[in-house]
Amino acid sequence: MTTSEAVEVLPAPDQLERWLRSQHWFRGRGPVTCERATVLRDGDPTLVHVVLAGDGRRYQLLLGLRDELPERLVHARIGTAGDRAVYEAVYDPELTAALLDHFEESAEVDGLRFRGALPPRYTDAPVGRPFPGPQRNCSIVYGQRHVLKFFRVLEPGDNPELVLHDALHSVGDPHIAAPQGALESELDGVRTTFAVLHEFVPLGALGWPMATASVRDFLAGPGEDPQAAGGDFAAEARRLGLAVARVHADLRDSLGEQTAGPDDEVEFVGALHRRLDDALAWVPALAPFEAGLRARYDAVLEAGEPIRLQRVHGDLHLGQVLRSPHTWVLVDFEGEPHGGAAERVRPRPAAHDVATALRSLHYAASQLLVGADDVAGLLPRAAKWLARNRKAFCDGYVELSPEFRLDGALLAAVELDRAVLEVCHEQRFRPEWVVIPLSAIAEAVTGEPAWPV
Ligand SMILES: Nc1ncnc2c1ncn2[C@@H]1O[C@H](COP(=O)(O)OP(=O)(O)O)[C@@H](O)[C@H]1O
Ligand SMILES: O=P(O)(O)O[C@H]1O[C@H](CO)[C@@H](O[C@H]2O[C@H](CO)[C@@H](O)[C@H](O)[C@H]2O)[C@H](O)[C@H]1O
Repeated sequence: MTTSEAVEVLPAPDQLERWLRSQHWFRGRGPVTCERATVLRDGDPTLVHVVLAGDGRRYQLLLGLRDELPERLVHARIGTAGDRAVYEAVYDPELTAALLDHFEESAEVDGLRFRGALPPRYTDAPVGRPFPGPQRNCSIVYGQRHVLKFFRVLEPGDNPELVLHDALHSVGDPHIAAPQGALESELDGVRTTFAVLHEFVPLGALGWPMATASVRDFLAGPGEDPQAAGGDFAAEARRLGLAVARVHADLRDSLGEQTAGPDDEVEFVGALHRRLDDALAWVPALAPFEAGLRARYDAVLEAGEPIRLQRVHGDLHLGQVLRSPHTWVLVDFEGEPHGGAAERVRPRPAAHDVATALRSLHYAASQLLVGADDVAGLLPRAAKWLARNRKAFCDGYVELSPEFRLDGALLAAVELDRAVLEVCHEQRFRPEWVVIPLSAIAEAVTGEPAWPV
């Protein structure tokens, strides 16, 4: 598309930049340029796929254009191109329908390939609406049938979300949403995943609200035994452990595993230390725990246990697991979010996902303590909830993977590494929650319950 053609479909530069800077996923600071704009549906409304470049990153947008913007789309307005209104296309069911049509037809438009494996369409076409909850990318939900997720930030190559879903699907893993297609194109001459299409998991409940409702129920009641509380979560935690172990085994079967050599082990532990260096520079509250953390990292090398490496989920927490009526389903396999594209595809110990899931149970147990009046009274019971659910998750995991070392130096170190990353994440986005991962680090290092009372 020539510059003059792009001008006809893009909002004025100042309008576009103002809108971009109001988006939580946009991290660019310098000027933004349009790398390509592809008309996916002509007429009124028009659908345009846009790749923008700025500050060394690529962003993907879906724009709608209309001669007149109806009231119901005013909230999605970005600006104007000529005398047409430009808005976010995901809010317009006429345009989201056009995307699904492209998948059904396995269309290719100017190098954008809609690779679809959709079941035959029912008589009623599902309406595509933006996913309402918090998210990093941009997902469109089609009725109770499909989820189409556009990655906001594009990086050249196959996205792990696609690679891991395809691998797990190929061995019949029951704990994923079945892959139904992908939008691909070339970026820097490399085949790149722009979007993934998955089966919608109907009637799914997210793990985070389930677990935190259980904690709330236990803490609100008079009892001292989480097992006796009505909202006990332990059976679910055990099933989740089983599901994660199955996903790990299926990833080993489909994509292989390897034993880390001595150099890899040194590098692995070195990376833990480097992340701590960065975190210490950013969060001084970590300083009292530095020596203890480093000792636990070095214990991995001293233990001399072989480290097996494989592809893992990478960011497994209770907000990434959906309880369907049948089983737990893991979503969002984009990989370790802290770091670049290379970090996301790096084989890791299975302990990585076990550690992040255990950290998430600690978060669930602790979040009601933040700002609570009666921390001293709540703390021992939150600890009981955590101990029970941690054990249940681990029991489930080792039931399927009995060789996994729950008491090894590796799991302890990886859990602490995740907590260090969490401290940085919270410091930046939710400072009042820093206390959650910090208390876990303090307790691991000092051996004492460490919530500030
Ligand atoms: N296949 C699916 N079926 C039903 N809901 C889903 C599915 N995939 C994702 N979700 C829901 O969408 C939310 C966001 O999905 P996710 O892949 O984590 O997107 P993001 O990367 O934008 O955060 C999830 O927390 C989950 O509630
Ligand atoms: O946005 P993502 O889902 O990729 O994950 C990032 O944000 C998460 C939420 O802030 C963050 O998770 C942390 O908080 C969760 C509770 O909100 C808790 O369950 C997780 O254990 C904890 O790590 C995640 O670390 C970050 O990568």
